[in-house]
Amino acid sequence: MDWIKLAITTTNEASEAVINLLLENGAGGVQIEDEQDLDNIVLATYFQADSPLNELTSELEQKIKDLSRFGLEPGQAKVELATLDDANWIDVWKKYYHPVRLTRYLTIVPSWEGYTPVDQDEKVIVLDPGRAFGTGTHPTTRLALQALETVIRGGETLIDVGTGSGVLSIAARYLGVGPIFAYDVDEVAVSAAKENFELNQMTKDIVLAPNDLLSGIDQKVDLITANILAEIIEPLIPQAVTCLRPGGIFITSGIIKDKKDQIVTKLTAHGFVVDQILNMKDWYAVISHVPGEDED
Ligand SMILES: C[S@@+](CC[C@H](N)C(=O)[O-])C[C@H]1O[C@@H](n2cnc3c(N)ncnc32)[C@H](O)[C@@H]1O
Repeated sequence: MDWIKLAITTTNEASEAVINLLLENGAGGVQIEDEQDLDNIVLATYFQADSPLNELTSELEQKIKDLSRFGLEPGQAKVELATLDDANWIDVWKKYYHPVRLTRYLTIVPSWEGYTPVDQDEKVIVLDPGRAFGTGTHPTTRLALQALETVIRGGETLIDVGTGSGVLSIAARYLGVGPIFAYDVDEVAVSAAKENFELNQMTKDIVLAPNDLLSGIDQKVDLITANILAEIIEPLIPQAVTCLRPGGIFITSGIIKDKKDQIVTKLTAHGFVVDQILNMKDWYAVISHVPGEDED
């Protein structure tokens, strides 16, 4: 099958929202192709050659420009078509996506590549993101993985909101987390996560289901992760309080610089204690917790 490449120029700030838009509109995976500066990021993605590309290109340009209504600066919002002779998606994807050692313990390996761990403590996450977000290399995912590595002691229960490719749940399990509940509003993400749980032989004690944030969820856990845009984290905060045990930890990532203070204020207003703020480029993650029963 032939694929057509689209090159999208936007800003670092809007990049995560643009990636989500592309995936929602049928893109077969997205990667950052060029990062000249924070205002000029080029994302590359691929659509099947029989997609209605002229309509799609102008529709995408409009949707990217409309991100300004959500407080995100879209920059040039330019969508360009590039012909990709006889290339197919897997070959293109392979060119960009290789094993990457993300943290002290976590390495991500595309499912089509072989890899031998160099360290005996290294945990190898085998991943085929398919059309879901979460190759592990986006700063928001990296920050969430770093936060997981910081807080996990072993045996915790976890809810992963917006699981995408399932990368955070898989990492958490490798780091010793017990029962996991992974949710995503997007069915494409749910099926990608299912495949990735199987690839990592992690089907036991993992509940995976489509769900909008934590609506209708009444279990109480030790740990919640959510790597979603700040606009979506805001309504999640009051829900997260009710799903965490006393002392439970909430890891939120996907927060662009301008929204960090807003999220910290909302977390505090809902009774969370902010423990740590992590930063990479323009992105922030916040580790907070619900006070324990014997905490002052
Ligand atoms: C930035 S991706 C994160 C994927 C993965 N957890 C990671 O860290 O790489 C955000 C994910 O949240 C999902 N999402 C967006 N809105 C949601 C909602 N209201 N409820 C549940 N999931 C949602 C998207 O479908 C997407 O898979």
